[in-house]
Order: sequence, then structure tokens, then C-alpha cells
Amino acid sequence: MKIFTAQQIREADAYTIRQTPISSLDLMEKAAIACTAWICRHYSEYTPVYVYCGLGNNGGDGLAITRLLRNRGYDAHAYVLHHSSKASADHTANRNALQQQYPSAIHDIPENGLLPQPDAQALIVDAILGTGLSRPVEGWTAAVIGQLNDLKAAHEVVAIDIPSGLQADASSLNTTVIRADHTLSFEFYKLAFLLPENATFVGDICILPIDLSPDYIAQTPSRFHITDALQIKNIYRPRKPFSHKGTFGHALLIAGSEGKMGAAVLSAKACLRTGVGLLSCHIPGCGYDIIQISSPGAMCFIDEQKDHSSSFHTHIPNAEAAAKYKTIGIGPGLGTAAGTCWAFEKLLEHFHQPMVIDADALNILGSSPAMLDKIPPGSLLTPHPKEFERLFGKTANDVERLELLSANAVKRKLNILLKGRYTAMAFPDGSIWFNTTGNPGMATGGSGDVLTGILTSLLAQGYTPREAMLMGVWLHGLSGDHAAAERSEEAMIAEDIVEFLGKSFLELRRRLSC
Ligand SMILES: NC(=O)C1=CN([C@@H]2O[C@H](COP(=O)(O)OP(=O)(O)OC[C@H]3O[C@@H](n4cnc5c(N)ncnc54)[C@H](O)[C@@H]3O)[C@@H](O)[C@H]2O)[C@@H](O)CC1
Ligand SMILES: [K+]
Repeated sequence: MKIFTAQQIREADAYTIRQTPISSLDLMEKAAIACTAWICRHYSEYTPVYVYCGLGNNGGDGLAITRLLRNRGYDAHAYVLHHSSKASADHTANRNALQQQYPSAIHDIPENGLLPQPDAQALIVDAILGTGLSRPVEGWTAAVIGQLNDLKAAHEVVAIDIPSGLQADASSLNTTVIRADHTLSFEFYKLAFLLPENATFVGDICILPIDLSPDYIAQTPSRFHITDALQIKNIYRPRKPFSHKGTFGHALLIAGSEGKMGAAVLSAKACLRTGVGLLSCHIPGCGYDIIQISSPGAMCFIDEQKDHSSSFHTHIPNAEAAAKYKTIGIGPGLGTAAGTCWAFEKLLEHFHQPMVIDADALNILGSSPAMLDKIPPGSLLTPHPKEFERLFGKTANDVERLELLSANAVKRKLNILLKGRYTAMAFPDGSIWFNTTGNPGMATGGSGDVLTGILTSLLAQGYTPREAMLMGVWLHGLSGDHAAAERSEEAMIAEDIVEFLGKSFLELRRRLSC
């Protein structure tokens, strides 16, 4: 699913109005009907509704919602904020419609005027500013937003299209923005919704279709995308009846150190459960029994060191030997001992196929930046925000961080993800994809190690690095969602993500047969 800029959304609206038999006002009505239906599903008709409307089309939505809620029996009132001298045409049309049907439902608040104190239990609807925001809010508008935010402890807030004050495509850090519990947005996610710095503004997101032109959507290129089930279904390749274990690749997993063998176990199990043909693990001496007993499907090499690994490069002494492995996954629980760093550098001398680099392997790269240049093109890097910072440096806000992520993916021809609620995946072609599966239950030790195993497995099976990243992150999140549904977000642990991988694959197969 494409993520469009505010400008592109305006063009999509205009294109739809031009090319299909729908007027601008009818499109607004459609948007308002969808929002009203959502509100009616979530709040009883006894809930007083205070709709705060700006003078643009977002305010027009608010006026239409007030009318439609009244039609459904709600005690809804529109408070029109005169933040500028001119109202949009569709705002005025909807004001007239409300005025005609329910004149007592309109209340004008002149600039610098005071807001009414909402009744107890009232729902606040924010229709002050939408994607027409042209600058950070200030002055009276900012004061109004501040006042509404102060009411949040006692009232739920539903934002229409986008929380007022939030810039759709730029950072809104240190500006005044409505803090919504729910955001009802039309047709598309906005980039701002996916940035961690905006989590307190956006709340839950509900995307409401309003039938914008599919032609415009298909023809218009976008740099930002959301991964969806349909796309993963198209990537997924079911197994053919005459396959054998050689068909699904041989992966080498380099992981674990004393006290962190669990990371190696989780990665190995995830790699096996994702369907790799053969898995060899290189682990320090202390981990032999642990891996052999926990993951009997894996073969095992032990290092000459007991507590860390420093000789894994010996598996790839030359370019011919590299052909034995389709890919290598390196990093979970590996540690950053001097011998490990040295062996990693040696390994990169002869292994030139895309590999998966995570955790301590990323920390090693962070402390020896020259090594980054030796990472095979097409490799998958999986940092969390702290690892990302160590690798590529600090940024002033989340938008700049996305740009830095993308710049490195393009310059180094790498596939780099940045873990988060909406994991961002940057590809060498400059595109950035966001994953929406997953839940806070996955914020637990070991879930990243599971992801490394999944990605390594998919690469070994012949998925392209891009396919492996998109599908692996989606599967990881979906398996976490299954685990949370069955065991709760609190009680689920990283092993549960591995256990529910099977259910996620079954879901993919089911979708394939639909
Ligand atoms: N046909 C359409 O175009 C549709 C538009 N829709 C709604 O229309 C919205 C966009 O409407 P508009 O483009 O009219 O824009 P807005 O409703 O976001 O507001 C624009 C108005 O706010 C003023 N403004 C901008 N930045 C400001 C600031 N920082 N402080 C104070 N005032 C500021 C502008 O001067 C202008 O008067 C969408 O977010 C959506 O809610 C929906 O009804 C769907 C259909
Ligand atoms: K809004």
C-alpha cells in the first residue's frame, strides 16, 4: 500500500473529483459518513460529542459529522474556530447544511475566544486542521490545541484525518499537536503516523476507504509504502512436491557466547522453523550441548574458544568454500571480543553473498566503520534504534533518521531495517517500506534473535534479499500477533514467536488458495 504525501493526497482528491462522477462535497460527505459510522460503532448515542472545527475542509468534515451524528440521535455540537478570515467552499456548504437542519448545533468561537468546558463523558472530535496544515501551529490555535490536550485525562479524543498540528510528511517535534486516542484517516496512512516520535499524538489508527481513484493510486509513484498481506502472498513460494533439503539452501549461523547461548538457540530454532534446508551453527565450546539438545535439526561446529567464537572464518578459507553456504546469519549473542571482531573481518574477505547481520555483529561494525564497506552488497542489516545510532550516527528527529537510513541503504547497496512498532525497511532503490504486523508483547529479550533466524532462513531458500526482508519481518510480526492472541502480550516470550511461525505459514497458504 502506498503512502502519499499531503500534496499527493490533494492531487488524489482532485483527480477523483475530475475523473469520476463525484463532487468535492460528495467526497467530503463520504468521508463524514465513514467517520460517523466509526464513531457510532465505538460510542453510545448517550455520549455528548464536541466537534472542534477549523475553517478548511477538515472543519468541513467536522460540520458534516456533527449533522450526521445528530441524524443518528447524538447530542453533537460543532465549535467553529475562527483561526483565519476565510472558510473553504465545502466548509461553508456544510455549515449551511448544519445551520439549516440543526441551527442550535453551531457555535462560533472568535479568535482569542474561550472554549466551552465539555460535559463529563463527552467525546472530543478534532476537525481543526487536516492535511492543509502549512506551518506549525502557533498563537491562539496552539493555545486551543493545548487546552484540548489538557482535557485528555477526562475525555477521549478522535482526530479526523490527522491530529491537528501534525505535519503529514515532516517532523513535528517540539510543535503543538492534538494528542488523539484514535485517528480516523482517509484512504492512506500518512508518513507521520509511522514515526515513533508521533506515537503520543496519533493513538490507534483506522484507515477509512473513501474510494479515491484507483487509477491515480496505481499511476502515482511513491517512495514510502506499507507492507500488506497481498504483497507477502505474492512473494511466498509454496513448496513443490519433488523438493528435497538441498532445494532450500544451507545456512551458516554464527551466534552465541558464554551466558548468551539462548540467542543462538532462538535464532537456530527460528531458522529451522522458517524452512531452511540445512543449518550449521558455529558456536563457542560452552554451547555445544545446548545447541545439540535444543535444536537437533541443526549441525554444529564448535570454536576453539570456550566462551566466545574466534575461528568461524575458517569455514570460508577461500571463494570456492563460500559456495557451500547460500548465506550466513551472524550476530545474536555473539559478543564483541577482539578475536570475534578479527574473525568477522576475515570472514568478509571471502564471503561475498548477501548475509544477515544483527546484534553484536552490528556493534562490531559500529566500532570499526571501515568494515561496513566490506559487507556484501544485498546484505540485510537489522539494527534497533540504539544499534542504528552506533552504526550511522545521531539525528535530530525521526524524519532525518529515515533519510539517514535510506541514504546508507542506497549508498552501500544494503537492505537495512530499523526496528520499531512500524519497522522501517530501506532498500537500495531508495524506497522505504513499513511493516504493520506485531505488538508490544514482542518487546522482549530474544525476539530480535528470532528475526535473524527467519531472515537467514528465507535468504538460504532463495528469496531475494528484498523479498526476504519484507516477508521475514511480516511473518515475525504476524507470529508475534498469534502468540499474543493465544498467550497474551505480557506472558508471551520469544520462543512463542518461533512456535507460531507455523500458524503464520498456514495463513499464507490459506490466503494463496483464496
Ligand atoms: N475533497 C477533498 O479534498 C477532501 C478533503 N478532506 C478533508 O480536507 C482536509 C484538507 O483540507 P484543507 O486543504 O482545506 O486543509 P485544512 O482543513 O487542513 O485547513 C486549511 C486551513 O487552515 C489554515 N492553516 C494552515 N496551517 C495553519 C496553521 N498552522 N495555523 C492556523 N491555520 C492554518 C489554512 O490557511 C486554511 O485556511 C483533509 O485533511 C480532510 O480532512 C476530506 O473531506 C476528504 C475529501
Ligand atoms: K484534524
